Amino acid sequence: MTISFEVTGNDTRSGARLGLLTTPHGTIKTPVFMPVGTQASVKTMTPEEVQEVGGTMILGNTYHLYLRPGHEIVAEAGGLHNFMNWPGPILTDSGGFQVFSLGPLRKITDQGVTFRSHIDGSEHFFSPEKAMEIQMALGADVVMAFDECAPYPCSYDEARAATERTTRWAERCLNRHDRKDQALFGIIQGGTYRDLRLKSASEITSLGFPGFGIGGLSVGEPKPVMYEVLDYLVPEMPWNKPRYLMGVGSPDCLLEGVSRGVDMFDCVLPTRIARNGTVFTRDGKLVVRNAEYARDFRPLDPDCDCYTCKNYSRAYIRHLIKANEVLGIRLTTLHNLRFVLRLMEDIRAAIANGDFVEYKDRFLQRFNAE
Ligand SMILES: Nc1ccc2nc(N)nc(O)c2c1
Ligand SMILES: [Zn+2]
Repeated sequence: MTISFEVTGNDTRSGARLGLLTTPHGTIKTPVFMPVGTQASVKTMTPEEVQEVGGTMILGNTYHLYLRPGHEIVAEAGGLHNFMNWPGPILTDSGGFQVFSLGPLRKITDQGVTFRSHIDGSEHFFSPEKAMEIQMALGADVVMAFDECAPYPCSYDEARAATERTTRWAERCLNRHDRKDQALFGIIQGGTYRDLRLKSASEITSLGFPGFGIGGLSVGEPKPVMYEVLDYLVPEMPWNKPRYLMGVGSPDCLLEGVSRGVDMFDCVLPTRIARNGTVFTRDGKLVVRNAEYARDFRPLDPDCDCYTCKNYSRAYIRHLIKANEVLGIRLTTLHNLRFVLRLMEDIRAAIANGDFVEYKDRFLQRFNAE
């Protein structure tokens, strides 16, 4: 079996909805935030710790794992689940985006993309077919089509070319992908141009994919621009299939995305900012490495239920980070992951209780207050 998705409830005053995504590695609740494990590891965390803080489904990257250790080695290990000891569902991104955002040198033709490795500068070529072969070898439960993500900002013609190529590549991915226990999601592009977005949605959703990524957002555009695209795009997507907003996001973007009907999210932000000593709290971000916390013996967030907040103070964590003690970034990472995963738990409860709109307003009021 590949995947099945069921909408189990929806808010009457917003586009928010509850769902169940069933995969060969278990059923998870949506809306879901997927911690990013780019190189087959959610940085500094063991799989048990990721599960402990509420992680259910995680993300891996085709581009990175192809370059290192190589998808053949992951396949010989029995696939990504065995290799990294993650028992739950995994989604791999196709490499389309990473090639554009990471590869220092690249050439795009309708055949595919020539790029240089950010590791050793060696030259490589990805076609839609190659991206499928790599993902079939890695063995994730959900794999993404190979797309071309238009940069932001970009001209209408650039966005149109990338969107039309993404549709042609989507068809080639469907023709090549033949691993029956994997679900292949299409990706909708179109930049911030309404007609291109609706054209891409209509083309991609007519190809029979079981779920859809919303690509080309969270690429530097202002948040209101992203929300406006979602306002008119999500209603054009099938009600009964998962909507995955790629690369999003921060707590406010998660709430705004859920309220517009998005079911799946992934973002490096919580784990990335943790590694430079910035943590989420109910009252916004806190840069715990700052001197003002040297004698602050309170937890990072007094409202938080995580292991870090139960056992350590801001002063101690600041000390660890300043002293380059690895435990420091482990504690901030664990807290940030718990913060966003608990936010998703609270969001799902609020949708079920019918007070999502009030919950969202209350959370954002406090989180965005100076
Ligand atoms: N913001 C993002 C993040 C990841 C993406 N992955 C793919 N394949 N395509 C996009 O447009 C993305 C955008
Ligand atoms: Zn905490």
